[in-house]
This record gives sequence, C-alpha cells and structure tokens, in this order.
Amino acid sequence: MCLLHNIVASAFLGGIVYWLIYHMRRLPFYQKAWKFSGPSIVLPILGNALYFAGNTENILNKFTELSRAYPSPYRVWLGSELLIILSRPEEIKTVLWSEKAIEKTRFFEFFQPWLGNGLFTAPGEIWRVRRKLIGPTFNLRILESFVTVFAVQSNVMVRKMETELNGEEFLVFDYVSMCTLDIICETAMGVSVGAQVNNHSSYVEAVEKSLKIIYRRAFSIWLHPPAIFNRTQAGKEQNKHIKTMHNFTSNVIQRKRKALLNRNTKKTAVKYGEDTESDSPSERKAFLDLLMQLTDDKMKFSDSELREEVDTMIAAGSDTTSNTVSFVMLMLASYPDIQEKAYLELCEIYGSYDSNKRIVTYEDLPRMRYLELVIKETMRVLPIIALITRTITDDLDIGEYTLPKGSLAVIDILSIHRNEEFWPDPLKFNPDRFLPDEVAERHAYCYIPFSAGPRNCIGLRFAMMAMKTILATMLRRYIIKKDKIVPLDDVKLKSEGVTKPVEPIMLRIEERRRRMNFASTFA
Ligand code: HEM
Repeated sequence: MCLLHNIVASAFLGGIVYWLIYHMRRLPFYQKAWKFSGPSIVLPILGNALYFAGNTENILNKFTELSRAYPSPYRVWLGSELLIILSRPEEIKTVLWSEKAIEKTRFFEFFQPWLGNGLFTAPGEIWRVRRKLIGPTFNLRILESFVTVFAVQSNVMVRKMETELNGEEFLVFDYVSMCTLDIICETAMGVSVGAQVNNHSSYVEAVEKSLKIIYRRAFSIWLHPPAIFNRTQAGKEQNKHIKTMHNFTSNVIQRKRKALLNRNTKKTAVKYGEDTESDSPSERKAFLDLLMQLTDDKMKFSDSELREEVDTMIAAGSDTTSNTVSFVMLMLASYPDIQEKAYLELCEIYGSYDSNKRIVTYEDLPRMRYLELVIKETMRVLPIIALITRTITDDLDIGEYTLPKGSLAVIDILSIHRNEEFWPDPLKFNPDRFLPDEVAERHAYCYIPFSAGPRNCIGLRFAMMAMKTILATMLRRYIIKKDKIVPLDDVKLKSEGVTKPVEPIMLRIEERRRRMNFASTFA
C-alpha cells in the first residue's frame, strides 16, 4: 500500500516538475504572446477553447465577434496553441509572402491519409519542389483545352435541372456539386466518373463522405488523435472511403501508364515524320497526363505521388467551386436586376434569340465581364475559405508586432472582406465595387478569396473559368428565383472547411423566353 502511495506521489510530483519545466522553457514565448490583445480570461489547459465550443456556425460567429472587440492582430489560445488573428491588409501581405509562414497547420494532417503530400497538405520542403513542377500545368493553353469539358458538363447539369422547371424550390447544390465533380475528375484524370448521369458512383460517394468526415473531425477535439479516431465508426468509414478513392485513382494511373507505353513503342516503330498519333495543341490532356509527361521527361513523380496530386486537385477543387457557384446563384436570385444585367451581357455574346445550342467557348469567357464582377462580389461577401491558417516557423515581424515562432497565424478573410473601412456599406451587394477604377483605389490585400503569395490557390483561373461557364449556361436557359429573399446579413454561415450556408440554398427556376426587343446595355 505504502509502495503504491509512493509511486502515485512520485508520478504526481514528476508531472508537476515536467509541467513547470515545460512552461519555464516557454516563458519567452508567453512573454511575446501577451503583447497581443485578446480575451483576458485564459483557462489553464483549455485556453480560450470553450469560447469556440458548439456547432460549426459558432466558430465563424466567434471570430467575427472577436474581430470587433480586438484590433488586428489579436491572440486566442486553443489549448496550448497560440493563434494570432490578422485582418489588416499590410500584415496579411507580410505573412502570405514570408518564407517563415509557408507551413500549414495541424488541421491539414487530417487530410494526409487521403492526400499524402499533395500540394494542399505538403510540408514546405516537399511543397516547394512540387509547386515549381505543377505550376506550369495550369497555363492558359491547358486551361483553354478544358473549357469544352466545363461547357459539356454544364449542359448536362442544365438538362438534368429540367425536372425542376416551374416547380417548387429545390436544392441547387445537389446539381452543382455533381457537375463540378464531373468537371474536376475529367480534367484531373482524363476519365469521366459520370457523377451527373449515374445516380450512384462509389468513387463520388467516397469523395463526398470523406470531406464531411474530415470537417467533422477537425472541430471535434476528442477525435484528433489517430489512435482514437481510427477506432471510431467515422474513422473506419473514412479508411474504407480512402481505399476506394486510392484504388480508383491508382487504376486510372496504371491504365494511362500502359497506354503511354504502347504509344511510345508505336512511335519508335514508325520513325521520324511518320507519327500518326496527334500531339497537336488541340488534343486535350488531363492534369494527370501532364504530370506523367513530367515524370517521363525528368523522372520526378512516382505513381503514389501522382495519385496524391490528382486526389488533391479533386479535394481542393470540387467543394470550393460548387459552394461558390451555389452562392452566386443565391445572389442572382436575390437581386433580379443584377441577374437581368448579367443575362443581357450574355445576349450580347450569344444573340437575342439564344437557343443555348452553341456551347460556351474559351473566347466567350473574357466577354462575360459583368458576370465576373458578380462572382467576385459574391466571393467578397461569402468567401468560401473564411480562415487561412499557417504555422510561423521563426519570429516574424509584421510592423509593430512580432509573430512568435511556433504560433499559428490565422488570416480572417471573412472579417477583412466585410470591413467597413475598406468596403463602405459592406453588406450591400454591389458588383460594381470590382470595376477597375474602384479596384485601383483599394489595397490589393483587402480581397483575397484565393489567398495570395506563393502558396495561393493554384486553381484560381481554372475555378473562375469553370464558374463562368456553369453560370452562363444556367442563365442562358433559366431565370433563377427565390420565394422569400433573405437579406445578406441574415444569411447565416458555418465553416466546415469551406464556408456553407446554415440553411441550405433552395431556389426555383423558370424557362427564359426569347427576348424580342433586345437593346444593348454593354456597347
Ligand atoms: C471558387 C473556387 C476556389 C476557391 C475560392 C479556392 C481557394 C483557395 C484558397 C483560399 C487556398 C489557400 C488555402 C490555404 O492557404 O490554406 C487554395 C489552395 C489551393 N487550391 Fe483552391 N480554391 C478554389 C478552387 C480550386 C480549384 C478548382 C483547384 C484545382 C483545380 C484548386 C486547387 C488548390 C490547391 C492545389 C491548393 C493548394 C495550393 C498550394 O498549397 O500550393 N482550388 N484554394
């Protein structure tokens, strides 16, 4: 009994000594942390974590409340993690361009069993090499060749929506998400997963469910340790989905490898000038083909690395694009005059008797200037990524303050996009804010829906082109309506990795009648 007593007492004492040494060592870190303003009550062990407890809606609301109470930069403790929240353009610029803020944070580890070291999750050292290699595959010539895929899949979506014509309000996201998944999968892998035409695809289901499980895990602290998570129902389910997705992508890679090998053998056989295989610029190559070509030229990517990058494009590109398009549709339904103006611009391009027969082409896209303003204004008020987080790997000066090594920088995109100082009447939906003269007067870092700096969104132009194509195809055919229009301040948001509306977006569609007396507004 006495021995047990002694063991317990020694363990307790050891714990206290360890705790004291740990905090003594961190003293300089704490001293730097306390220079920032922030909530004054910080609980031992939990820090300010209780403040964010609750549902996923609560997290965004709390950040908004805090940004009103404390000037940027301010601090929050999540357990022993120090978060410094930033919402001033100059500070954000410094962080996003700093070599000391390239590393992602713990949240991204939850993606790793699926995405490995793909661009989105990769540690800095690996990311640098891969970004350099992959960057050129997103050039305009390649993107141009993708527009047909965007247009064909948008047409499929619009046709599928016919069943909703003149009916009740329906969930637009159900249609848009399948369309964007088809677009991303076809451009990333060069194979059609037929998400829109097959009512069931195990691959599509696995992508959807995995994203949901990852988001749920991120906000459930008790599920963070892999040893616990992997034993839960959600953990087992996710592992099953990851297997399905990995098998699917690996199979595509194997098939492509074989095809490439056959092709190379044929080429050697036919000799110079007799090549019958088309390598013309018009031949569309998927992202995977381009990466495989790099592999062959320079031996850079192994099969598992190829799989990681393809999976990454699908994960990073599908939910972001589909939620943004759904938000734009909500804005178009809420502001019928803005929708009409966007439609009239399309009449300029496709004629007043637009039968929707000619599909959207690459050349059409730069002419959709007003639609672009509408998309940009939507991404301002409803940014799909509301918070960006980075680990600070060395003390980083951001003007008056220093972000201490080991802290996490949180860039509060939602707050900066809705800050009255930069956006007069911030909750007024006004696409004209993005006219060139207005843009020139603002600090460039007041608006960062795709982030900025070297680790910004690699799919920025891809996303803009795909969104324009989907929305133009939709607007040419249907008038988008909403029975009860909700003012922007009442559109409640939650963050589940991407920003989502708390109330799912329900809209109605009516057939457009041919415009007889069409007068030009965009001359
Ligand atoms: C409206 C659509 C989109 C938005 C708003 C968006 C936004 C963003 C943002 C804010 C980041 C930075 C995240 C961070 O630093 O934590 C990011 C990164 C990334 N995005 Fe997008 N994205 C969109 C569409 C796409 C598409 C279509 C693709 C691919 C085809 C894509 C691929 C990526 C990748 C690979 C990264 C990681 C880049 C790196 O770390 O080097 N995104 N995106």
